[in-house]
Amino acid sequence: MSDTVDARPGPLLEARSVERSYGRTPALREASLSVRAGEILAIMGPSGSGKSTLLHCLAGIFTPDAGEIWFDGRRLDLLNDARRSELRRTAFGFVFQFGQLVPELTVADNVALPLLLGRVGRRQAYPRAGEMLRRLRLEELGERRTGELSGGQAQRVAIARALVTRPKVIFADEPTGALDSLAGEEVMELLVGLARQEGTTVIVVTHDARVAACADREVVVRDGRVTDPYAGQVLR
Ligand SMILES: Nc1ncnc2c1ncn2[C@@H]1O[C@H](COP(=O)(O)OP(=O)(O)OP(=O)(O)O)[C@@H](O)[C@H]1O
Repeated sequence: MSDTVDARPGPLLEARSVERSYGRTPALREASLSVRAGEILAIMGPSGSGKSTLLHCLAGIFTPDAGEIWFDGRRLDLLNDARRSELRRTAFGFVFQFGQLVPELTVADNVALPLLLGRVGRRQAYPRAGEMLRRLRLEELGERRTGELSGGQAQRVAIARALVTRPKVIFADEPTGALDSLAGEEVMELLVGLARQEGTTVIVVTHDARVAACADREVVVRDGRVTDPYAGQVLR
């Protein structure tokens, strides 16, 4: 295979030799990873191996102690807090294990919220939220408060909220971890199906081999190190 020309697009997001510790506990050691535009990548590995820390570094939530994070040709780790927050709001979407919706607000409000925070007017934000809810088969639930939803419904709302701004990358940390297997499968099918339609890159941390099977590729984190054959190998 070494003499074949690699015609796939270059990396959209990369970690290069990233180190990160919590006090004296090292969580990442020279972790390198390369994700292409439109790729759906599963990050697997034992509990405590550094998966969530890696995801947080890639998303610009944590800054690495050493190493580099590159996003779309720019050093993400060198941006100041305000620029990183703006990038997270405009280019990234997040889905966590427990939806992290605002329970007092309705489903429609929760999905419109990222648009409203991005200064999209209500008259545009709510129809866009409604369209996303329709695509996630949630249109009947728009007026419900999110505190009244089942776990699977709440995760579908979290996906709608993550996708409504049309981000380049979705970061998902154990998105099915709190669901039974049927609800988990439905959530992953919807997330992956919509991401493929939109060309969205997805990075999903999971313990679940069935979730990883929905991805294009998986990498394993062990003891803060990543096995990624593509890391650092793609020429710009
Ligand atoms: N806030 C923190 N303070 C101190 N140590 C932490 C903190 N968060 C994580 N760690 C440690 O860093 C290491 C990596 O943790 P991380 O949460 O990234 O692993 P993980 O692979 O996502 O684990 P899990 O699958 O159990 O969620 C572990 O040794 C963990 O104990």
